[in-house]
Amino acid sequence: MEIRHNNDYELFFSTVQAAFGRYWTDSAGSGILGAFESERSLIAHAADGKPVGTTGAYSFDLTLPGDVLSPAAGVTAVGVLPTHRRQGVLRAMMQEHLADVRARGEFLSVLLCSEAVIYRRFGYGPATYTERMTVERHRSAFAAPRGGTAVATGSVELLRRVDCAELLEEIYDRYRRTQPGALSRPHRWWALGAGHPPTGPEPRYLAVHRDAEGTADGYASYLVNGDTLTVDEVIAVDDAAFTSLTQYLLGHDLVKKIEFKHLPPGNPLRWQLADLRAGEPAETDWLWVRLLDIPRALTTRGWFTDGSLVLDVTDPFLEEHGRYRLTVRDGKAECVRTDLAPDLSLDVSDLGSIYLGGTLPSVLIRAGHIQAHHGEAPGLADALFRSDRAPHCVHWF
Ligand SMILES: CC(=O)SCCNC(=O)CCNC(=O)[C@H](O)C(C)(C)COP(=O)(O)OP(=O)(O)OC[C@H]1O[C@@H](n2cnc3c(N)ncnc32)[C@H](O)[C@@H]1OP(=O)(O)O
Repeated sequence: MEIRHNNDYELFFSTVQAAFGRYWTDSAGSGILGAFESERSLIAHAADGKPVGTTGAYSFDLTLPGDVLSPAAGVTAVGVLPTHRRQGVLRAMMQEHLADVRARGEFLSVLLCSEAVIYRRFGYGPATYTERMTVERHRSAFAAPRGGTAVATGSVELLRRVDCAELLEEIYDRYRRTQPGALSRPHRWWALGAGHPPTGPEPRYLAVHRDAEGTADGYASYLVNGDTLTVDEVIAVDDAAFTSLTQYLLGHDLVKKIEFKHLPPGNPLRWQLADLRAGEPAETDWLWVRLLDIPRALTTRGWFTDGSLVLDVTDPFLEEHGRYRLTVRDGKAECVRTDLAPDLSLDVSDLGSIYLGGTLPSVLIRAGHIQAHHGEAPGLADALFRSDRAPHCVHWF
């Protein structure tokens, strides 16, 4: 088998289509496939030269805790022909992909999993989570606020997707710069209609929120189908915009249910409803993170608690091992190799899971994945790795 960098668009897509057993139409192809970066894509060829597997990657920026933006390779279009599975084709492509990310000077690879059992062996761990919540319209009344910041203010304007692409792009960009776990949406995604709505070309209504000064600071993308109003995403730069938009959506007439496909963990909506059980959130994993340079990764993100931990990290896929002393002072981290006794021993995939602050180290300790070497380590790790807000990613790729 041979893995080659690919610039044959047709070959790549006919192979990945066959791996998924689908024929994508041209209109779907013009979207996500148009945003494709051929220089980051790989095709695996069998000994007879025929293509049998594909892997692509998009160049995104990922927002890390502390409003830090870092390049991240977004792995996509992974497929191996059904005739060639379980023979190590994906393993070989992942080795090539990770080497390529390092060669570009990047230290993060991220992906969305088709199946949660595939990618941990390659060093990826689930790092952001998202909530789906369906609220029955007749139980959607808001409770009277008892104080706080999340009061609906400003105004909501109703637009069609086709009429406000630039405005959405601006709002999304402002939002993602301070939302840990968010990925950039390159301009060409919006221009080409790539991905899922609202970047994708499917018709949608957009409720755009403006603050009291008239500055656009949030939007919700939605469509009514039968008796259900389905919300693709609510993008809001603050709680006031979030509250205004969710109130708008929950007040829609002639629907029985409002289905939110992507709410951030820790969002206030459930608490804002008079009936706490009107919508019960279901959480799922979303973005998986793979670290390729641990000292760089740890010194690049922002930190919120002073402290020090010795981490003993194993990376079976890349056959690497390192012990690092992480010291945080005043929001900045130092991370150096050490021979000191470790506080925690962990796999690189578990470090990926806790990296953005969305997974508590103590939960992975209790699950038997991370080993704590003394009783204070779980609490110390939870305090150190937390983020200023829960990481969340809504981007599909
Ligand atoms: C980011 C994305 O694009 S997600 C989309 C992933 N693609 C799909 O789901 C499309 C359909 N599936 C496929 O094309 C293939 O089954 C792939 C790409 C998931 C796996 O490709 P393969 O070449 O069969 O994987 P490979 O032989 O390299 O397997 C490596 C290891 O992963 C395991 N593995 C691979 N796929 C699966 C799976 N679906 N379930 C459980 N284990 C799996 C293998 O058993 C092997 O384990 P080992 O290291 O213990 O021996």
